[in-house]
Amino acid sequence: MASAPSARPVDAVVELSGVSVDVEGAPVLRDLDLTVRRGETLGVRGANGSGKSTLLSVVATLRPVRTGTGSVLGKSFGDSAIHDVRPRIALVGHAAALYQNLTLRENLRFLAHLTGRPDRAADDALDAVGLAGVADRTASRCSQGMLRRADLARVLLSEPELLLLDEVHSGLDAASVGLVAGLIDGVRRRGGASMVVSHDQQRLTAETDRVVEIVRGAAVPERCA
Ligand SMILES: Nc1ncnc2c1ncn2[C@@H]1O[C@H](COP(=O)(O)OP(=O)(O)OP(=O)(O)O)[C@@H](O)[C@H]1O
Repeated sequence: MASAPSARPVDAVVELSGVSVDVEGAPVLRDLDLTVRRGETLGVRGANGSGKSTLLSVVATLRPVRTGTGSVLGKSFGDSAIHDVRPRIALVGHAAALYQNLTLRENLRFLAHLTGRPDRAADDALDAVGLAGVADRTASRCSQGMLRRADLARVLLSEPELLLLDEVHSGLDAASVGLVAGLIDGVRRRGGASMVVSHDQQRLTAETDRVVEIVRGAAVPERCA
């Protein structure tokens, strides 16, 4: 007897079904369905306040859902071990996730130690994003662009299976934009997936396979590959 087809795509990195999320008691995401598969780069756009960052924080397992079901990297939201997937996810948000009173090198080496990598890997990541010359500068004394690059070095170092980029293009020079494209490509080649939130339609068109727009809390398909 032929086995019944699986209801869940086996290659789904992110799968959300009927997900509703409140922020501070107010509904933001409503009955949202979304699937992101291995090797895929999904663009996410939408008006200010529509819920794009909220969506990324849900996918990063940082915010609970009120109703609906979902899984990230094979772990369901209802599973008590859902947080185990966090080391496999990199979220690059509006502000760099760095300790302000440590140097860039100390920041990256700290992350390297946490993830069982040698100091050399941290130094190499800083080198790859063009920060070798300022590696010993305290984060609080770095420009916004340098901090953003250091955040990208953090992604290079951690080699995530799921990369979540929240408006990372703003304020980046051309070389840094190239770095972002390289990171997305690296994740794709490793069989992972990326979600890219941006207001820059050109960048979304250039760097993603398809785009959804967040409208009234739901994900509306906009462009397919
Ligand atoms: N800490 C908070 N307290 C209360 N409301 C919040 C908080 N963070 C976000 N919100 C609200 O949640 C909604 C969604 O915000 P979110 O940051 O996800 O939107 P966004 O689409 O990423 O916006 P933008 O394009 O402006 O970055 C907004 O109405 C916002 O006011």
